[in-house]
Amino acid sequence: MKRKSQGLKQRPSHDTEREFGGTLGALCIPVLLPLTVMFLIGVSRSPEASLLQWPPALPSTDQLWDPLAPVLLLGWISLHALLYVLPLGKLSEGLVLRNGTRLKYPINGFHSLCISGMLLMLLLGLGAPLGSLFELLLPLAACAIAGSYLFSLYLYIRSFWVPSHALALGGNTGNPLYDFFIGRELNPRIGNFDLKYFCELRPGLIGWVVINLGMLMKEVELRGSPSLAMILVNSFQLLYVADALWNEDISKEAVLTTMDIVHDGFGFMLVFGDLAWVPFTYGMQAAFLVVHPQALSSLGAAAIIALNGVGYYVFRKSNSQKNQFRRDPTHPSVARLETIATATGKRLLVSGWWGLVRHPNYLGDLLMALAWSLPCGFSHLLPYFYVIYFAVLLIHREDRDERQCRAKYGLAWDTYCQRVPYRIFPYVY
Ligand SMILES: NC(=O)C1=CN([C@@H]2O[C@H](COP(=O)(O)OP(=O)(O)OC[C@H]3O[C@@H](n4cnc5c(N)ncnc54)[C@H](OP(=O)(O)O)[C@@H]3O)[C@@H](O)[C@H]2O)C=CC1
Ligand SMILES: CC(C)=CCC[C@@H](C)[C@H]1CC=C2C3=C(CC[C@@]21C)[C@@]1(C)CC[C@H](O)C(C)(C)[C@@H]1CC3
Repeated sequence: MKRKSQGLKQRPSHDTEREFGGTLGALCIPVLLPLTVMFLIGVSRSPEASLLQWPPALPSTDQLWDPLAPVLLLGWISLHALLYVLPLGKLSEGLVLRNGTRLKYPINGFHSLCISGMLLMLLLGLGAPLGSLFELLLPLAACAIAGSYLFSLYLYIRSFWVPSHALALGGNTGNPLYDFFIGRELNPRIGNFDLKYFCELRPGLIGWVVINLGMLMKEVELRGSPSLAMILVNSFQLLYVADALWNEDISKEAVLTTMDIVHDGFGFMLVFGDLAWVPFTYGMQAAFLVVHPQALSSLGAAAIIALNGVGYYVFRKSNSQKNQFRRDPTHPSVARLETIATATGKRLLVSGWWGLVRHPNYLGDLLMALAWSLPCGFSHLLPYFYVIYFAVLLIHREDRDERQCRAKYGLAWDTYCQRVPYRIFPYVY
C-alpha cells in the first residue's frame, strides 16, 4: 500500500482528552470484557447461575473450541457482507466530513433481517438443529472475540495509510494501546464497503436474535414447547432489532448521526462491542432460561408486556421526534414545539419529549431492558446483568454526549440544561 497524501501529515495529538479511563482503560477493558462474555455464558448454564461465586468459574480451554464455530461465523459474516453489497434499498448520505465530503451508505439492513429470517425458516424446515447453538455458544463467542482482536489490529495498521482528515479526532493520541482500543480511523472502507457501519447494524445485531431463536429451539428439544418467558424474551428483543433496522430506512439520520458513526473511530471497543458483546451478552436472558425455566402467570406476563410497550413507546416516539426535527423543523408534528437558538444555527428542542428529560430515548431503552429481564423471575441476578450494564453504559454515554454538545452549543446548551434539569429519569437523575 502506498502512503496517501504526503502533504497531510498525521501528527499525533498527545493532549487529546482520553475516554474510557485512558491508557489504563485501554489496557484492562480488552482483557476484562472478553473474559466477562465467557464468564456470563458459563454462569448462565451452571445450575447455581451465581454471578457472585468466587473464584469466578471460567470455561476450560477444550470447551472453547469447535471446528464448526469459525465456519459458521465466517459464513454468517459473508452472508451479511453479500446482502450489504446487493443493490437492495436506497443509498443515503452521511453527515459532512472534515474534508467537506459526504459518504454514501446503503440502507438495506431491514432487507438483510428479512432475508436472514427466511433462510432460517428454510433451514428449520429442512430439519437443521438450530438448538445446537446452545452447545456452540462458547466456541462461537471465543471465535468472535479472537476475530475482534485480529480485525482491530488490521484496522489499526491500515489507519497509518489514510490521510489525516480520515482519522477520528479522539483516536490519534500516539499511544498505540489507546489508539488501538478507541480506533484511529473514523470511517474505514474497502472501496465503498463501510466496515464500521456494516458491523454496527448487521452481523452482531441480527446474530443476537438468531442466537435467541437457537435458545428457544433448545427449550423445545428439552421440554417439548417454548415457555411463555422464552417467547416474551425472544419477541421483545426481535422487536428491538427489527425496529433498529426498520428505522435505519425510515429515518436514516438516526443511525448515520449516532456518536459511534460521526465521532468515534473504529477500534477494538466498537469492533468487539458490535461483533462479540452484543450477540453474546445481550441475549443472556434466553440462554439463562434454557437451564433455569421460569413459570410466569398471565397477569405477570401482561404487566411485563405493558412495561415493554411503554418503554418502546417512549424510546421510539422520542427518537422519531428528534429525527423529524433534524430533518425538517417546519414539519407539522414538530413545528409547534418550543426551541432555543444556538450559535451554530441549529435549534434545540425544549418541549415535547426533549423537554421532559435530556435523554428520553435512554429512559425508554432502560424500561425495555428491565422488561427483558423480568420474565426470568427474581431468583437470580444474572438475567439483570443487561439492565445494570446498560444503565452504566447510558449514564457514561450521556456524559460523553453532554460534553460534546456543550463544546458545540456553548451557552445555549447551559440554558437547555437549566430549562430541562433532569438527564434520564424525571425528578431522579
Ligand atoms: N442497545 C444499546 O446497546 C444502545 C442503544 N442506544 C440507543 O441508541 C439511541 C441513540 O442514542 P445516542 O446515539 O446515544 O444519542 P441520541 O439519539 O440521544 O442523540 C444525542 C444527540 O441529539 C441531539 N440533541 C440532544 N438534545 C437535543 C435537543 N434537545 N434538541 C435537538 N437535538 C438534540 C444532539 O446531536 P446534534 O447536535 O448532532 O443534533 C445530541 O448529540 C438511543 O435510543 C439509545 O438508547 C445507544 C447506545 C447503545
Ligand atoms: C461494553 C462495550 C464493548 C460497549 C461498546 C458499545 C456498543 C455495544 C454499543 C455502542 C452503540 C451501540 C448502538 C447499538 C447497539 C450497541 C452499540 C453498538 C444500536 C445498534 C442498538 C439498536 C438501536 O436501535 C440503535 C440503532 C439506535 C443503536 C445504535 C447504537
